[in-house]
Amino acid sequence: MENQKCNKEHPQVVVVMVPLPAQGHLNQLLHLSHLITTYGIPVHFAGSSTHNRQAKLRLQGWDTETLTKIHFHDFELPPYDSTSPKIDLSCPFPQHLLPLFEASTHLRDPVSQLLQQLSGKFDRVVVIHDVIMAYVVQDVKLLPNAEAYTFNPISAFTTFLQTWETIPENYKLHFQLQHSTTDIIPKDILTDAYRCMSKEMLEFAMNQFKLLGFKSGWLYNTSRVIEGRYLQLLETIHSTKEETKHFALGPFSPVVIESAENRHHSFKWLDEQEKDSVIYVSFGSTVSLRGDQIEELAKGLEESGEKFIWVLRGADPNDVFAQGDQVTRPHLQQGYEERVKDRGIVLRDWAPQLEILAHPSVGGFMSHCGWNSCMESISMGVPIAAWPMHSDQPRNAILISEVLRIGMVVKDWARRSELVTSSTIANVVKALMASEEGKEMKERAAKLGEGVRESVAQGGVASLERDDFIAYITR
Ligand SMILES: O=c1ccn([C@@H]2O[C@H](COP(=O)(O)OP(=O)(O)O[C@H]3O[C@H](CO)[C@@H](O)[C@H](O)[C@H]3O)[C@@H](O)[C@H]2O)c(=O)[nH]1
Repeated sequence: MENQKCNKEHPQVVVVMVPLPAQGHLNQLLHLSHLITTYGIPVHFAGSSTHNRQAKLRLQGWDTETLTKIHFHDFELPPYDSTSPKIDLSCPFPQHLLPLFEASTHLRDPVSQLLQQLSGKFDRVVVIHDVIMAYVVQDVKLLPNAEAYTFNPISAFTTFLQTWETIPENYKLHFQLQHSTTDIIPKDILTDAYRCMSKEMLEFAMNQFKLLGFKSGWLYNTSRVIEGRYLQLLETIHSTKEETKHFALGPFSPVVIESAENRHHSFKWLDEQEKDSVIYVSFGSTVSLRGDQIEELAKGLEESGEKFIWVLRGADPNDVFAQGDQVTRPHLQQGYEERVKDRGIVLRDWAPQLEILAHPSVGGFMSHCGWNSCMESISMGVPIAAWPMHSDQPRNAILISEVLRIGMVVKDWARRSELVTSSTIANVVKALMASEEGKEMKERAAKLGEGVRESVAQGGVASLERDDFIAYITR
């Protein structure tokens, strides 16, 4: 149903989404598109044809009214190097995606043309672009009735730490005294968290950051219920530089709508398990584990004696549909799945993660701490066994384990080049699922999840902030 806040007297506004073509980023803007259409505002989703195709697959089950309001623009990318994901234990950064990201900069011309067309038809064109797609949307600056909002796909906590690193020491001290931040900045902020990117990838990202400065505002897929303090700090830091609005609109997809006829086969098994008895294990879409690490994980899950549901897939290639679905699906030792079948199941295709996390039998999540996974787990009140792999994940793991205290660490970032043994894995799983400490984490996670779900219900803080954002862009 259309949100009543968008009234007829408002100027005619259109939103143009410019996502980064990678699962963890694109999916978020797809959900944000859905959210914005509920206010009656049309959304144009501008992306590569291949990745839009991937996005459309995720729309199955969405209501038809939403679908008619999202207009997909499928632009062709020039050919780019489709290397396979590499497996690297100490630095599993998805380096293979760089050629795709570079190719995406060619979207600038078609996106500019689209903006120009829409600028002639609507009173205002509102562009929402991924933080590392800044180059593509530069021509917004040429249009009198267009404005751009930068979408930050990671946590406010990690973004704040990134910003904090760039601040001169003397100002840091001043800031800490003024804003009493000494107790909320972790002692070890993992300054090397992003170091495992290649020079080229780092350069690509930095070049995009240099092109920001649209000044309209920042959008976050987070909630003030989870990271209000860090959002506030970001607002304070930015306000000393420029007038920029910050909107925390997330979580974009915390409510699960299960369609009975399309239920995934794993739910039959989950339905038979006791409440909170299953740990869900998945490492997102960008990481391939090495064979020996997969073996240790398999043994560890078995040794833990706990129930589990494990998504065992390699990283997404940089072009999922170029030559068929080429995600690797590693094999396990013969007989393993049969041996554990009463206690665990292994999935090799795309799993309905949010729905799995929402299932009452799921009481824990072993995760790489990609921001989507963190948000989904928090929204569903599920505590996390944090096994960060790259980029923002090590810092998200600190947020989960030290700040929110709703999880424990499987693998410390400082020991990232070491293989994690089966006994370490078994111990963490047992601790999360069956210890007093794990129980306390579960209680905190459940309470936080409840708060987050309340925040998106009518009148909740997130819901009001969404209304504010819509009111602002339709001002
Ligand atoms: O079988 C699967 C696997 C994944 N997912 C979904 O895919 C998304 C995965 O996102 P995320 O947990 O953030 O992991 P990545 O795919 O690794 O995300 C990349 O993008 C994120 C947002 O920028 C960053 O936080 C991560 O570090 C980066 O690796 C989530 O919504 C999952 O629910 C499924 O639904 N089924």
